[in-house]
Amino acid sequence: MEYTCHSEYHELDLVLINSVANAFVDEQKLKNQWKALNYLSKPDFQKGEAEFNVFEKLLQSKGASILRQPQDAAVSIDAIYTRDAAIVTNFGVVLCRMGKERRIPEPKVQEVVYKKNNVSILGQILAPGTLEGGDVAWLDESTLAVGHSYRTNEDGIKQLKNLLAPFSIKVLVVELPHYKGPSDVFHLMSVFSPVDKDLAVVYSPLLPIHFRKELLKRGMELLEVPEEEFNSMGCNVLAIGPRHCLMVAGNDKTEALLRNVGCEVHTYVGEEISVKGGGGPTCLTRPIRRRL
Ligand SMILES: NC(=O)NCCC[C@H](N)C(=O)O
Repeated sequence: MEYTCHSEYHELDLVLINSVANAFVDEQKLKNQWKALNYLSKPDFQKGEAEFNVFEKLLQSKGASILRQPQDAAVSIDAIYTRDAAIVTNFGVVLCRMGKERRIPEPKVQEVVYKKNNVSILGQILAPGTLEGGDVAWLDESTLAVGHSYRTNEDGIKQLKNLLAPFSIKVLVVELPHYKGPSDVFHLMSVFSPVDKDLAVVYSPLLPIHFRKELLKRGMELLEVPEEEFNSMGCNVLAIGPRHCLMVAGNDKTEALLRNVGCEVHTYVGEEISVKGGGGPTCLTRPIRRRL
């Protein structure tokens, strides 16, 4: 069996998650933090746990192994969104430096998990650089798209390029728009979710023209998320295999678009763990390895 880290859609083999129990910890932590972290409203701990259990079972349905982030007092409830603290490559993990200040302790917690599980580390983004995993997506084995956003700055991108330079990886910078400004969460993967070699879910009103053209040039079919499903995370779709998708329930039009092109779609209720904190299934997971 061959594996790759350079894919967003091959069969998921190993993934890092952080449970509600470990990230939200209890009602009190949620009460103390949700407003300052810009959540839409306070997630309910118990409902969140139930949602996460369903989500985790779906993740495992293709046989993926799970690594778990331990509880750590230094991190906030945002640590449930494991994708953002690291980037994976075939040459090792790049630990991020978070653009959202309250998330800065997260990569250190993940580093311990990677070391304990023999996942090698390629490097780390250092200040003044910032880079978050939600801004980074593989387009093919040798092309990594990186959103330049309020979370990912020029220095962070430069450091990532330097780390990848010895391996002939092309880093394609995608200039993201201001949208709702620095306090909002807006990553590349807020508007782009690849679900197969030649298929992606996109929200074109916020997709930079040159990037949209690049996707089309590559022969990608683009499924357009309708405006009314953007805030409910319709554009954030996780592939656990080619055309095998996990998404937040309630995005019926996007779900129908996916089914129409032959995707198998599983949904989870994600009010507490996704919608309120602005993090869909790609944000709740840090895929580490996929099966070719
Ligand atoms: N990759 C993602 O889009 N992650 C979502 C992170 C949501 C979290 N509340 C944050 O503001 O960072």
